[in-house]
Amino acid sequence: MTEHTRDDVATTPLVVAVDGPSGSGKSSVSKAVARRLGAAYLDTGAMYRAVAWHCLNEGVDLADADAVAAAAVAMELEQSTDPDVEAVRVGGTDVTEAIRGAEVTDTVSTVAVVIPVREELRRRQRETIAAAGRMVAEGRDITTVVAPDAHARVLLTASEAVRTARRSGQLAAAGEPGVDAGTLHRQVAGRDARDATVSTFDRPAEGVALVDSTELDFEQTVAAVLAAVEDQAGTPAVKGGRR
Ligand SMILES: Nc1ncnc2c1ncn2[C@@H]1O[C@H](COP(=O)(O)OP(=O)(O)OP(=O)(O)O)[C@@H](O)[C@H]1O
Ligand SMILES: Nc1ccn([C@H]2C[C@H](O)[C@@H](COP(=O)(O)O)O2)c(=O)n1
Repeated sequence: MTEHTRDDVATTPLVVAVDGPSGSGKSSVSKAVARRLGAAYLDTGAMYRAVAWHCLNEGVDLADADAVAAAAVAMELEQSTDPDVEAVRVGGTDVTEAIRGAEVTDTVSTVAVVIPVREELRRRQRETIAAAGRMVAEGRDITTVVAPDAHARVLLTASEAVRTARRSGQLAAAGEPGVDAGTLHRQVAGRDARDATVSTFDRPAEGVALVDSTELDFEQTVAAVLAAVEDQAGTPAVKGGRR
């Protein structure tokens, strides 16, 4: 792959859209790709998680779709788009860690399937992408709905068994072991099944490159996504990238 210095390309607009199921590596791989491309990074899953946290914090009835939608519209959200800084604030409260907790993870799909919530977050996502100029945005509907005209679009997948094993390793590394493999598998598959009722991320839409990381390690996966970006957008990887 051709390598250029960051200054060669830092001002060239570039939108990279990445979708995939839970545990496919979207966030970790997209952050690494953003660094290499000198681009900003948008974690759209964190936005849905922020809505779920906000509803739980405000005591919104999650069964009341109108109330959930109103909470999403009213939510004051600040989110880092630096791939090296994970920071999410709702109404001034730092929720960076709280949105990764079990309570939010268990309820996020309930808010993510409310169509007006999706419309509100998609509006914000498009604004953020347009303002950034160079950005890697990842989620479930970025390649298909949020940014179907992105310069490069990638669907990142891995087998369900590998995704479950990676999630298990991630929990253990975070000091949160204890969920048995069967339960974890049911959680991952269950969330994907609910999320799939409103987005298509089990197969690539036309023009979307498929990267299956089942047999790839992390660096190989990053390289495969960068190759797909170069192939579609003609954009070279940035030597050294942003740190
Ligand atoms: N190709 C790979 N090889 C090995 N491990 C990987 C690979 N890709 C990602 N991982 C690891 O798998 C775990 C899950 O990745 P990540 O959190 O990026 O997935 P995700 O798709 O964003 O998940 P979710 O949508 O549930 O938030 C992380 O620990 C990450 O480092
Ligand atoms: N564009 C998106 C992004 C995320 N979601 C849903 C799917 C998940 O249940 C939840 C959290 O996402 P994660 O942090 O696990 O990537 O948000 C969605 O529907 N559309």
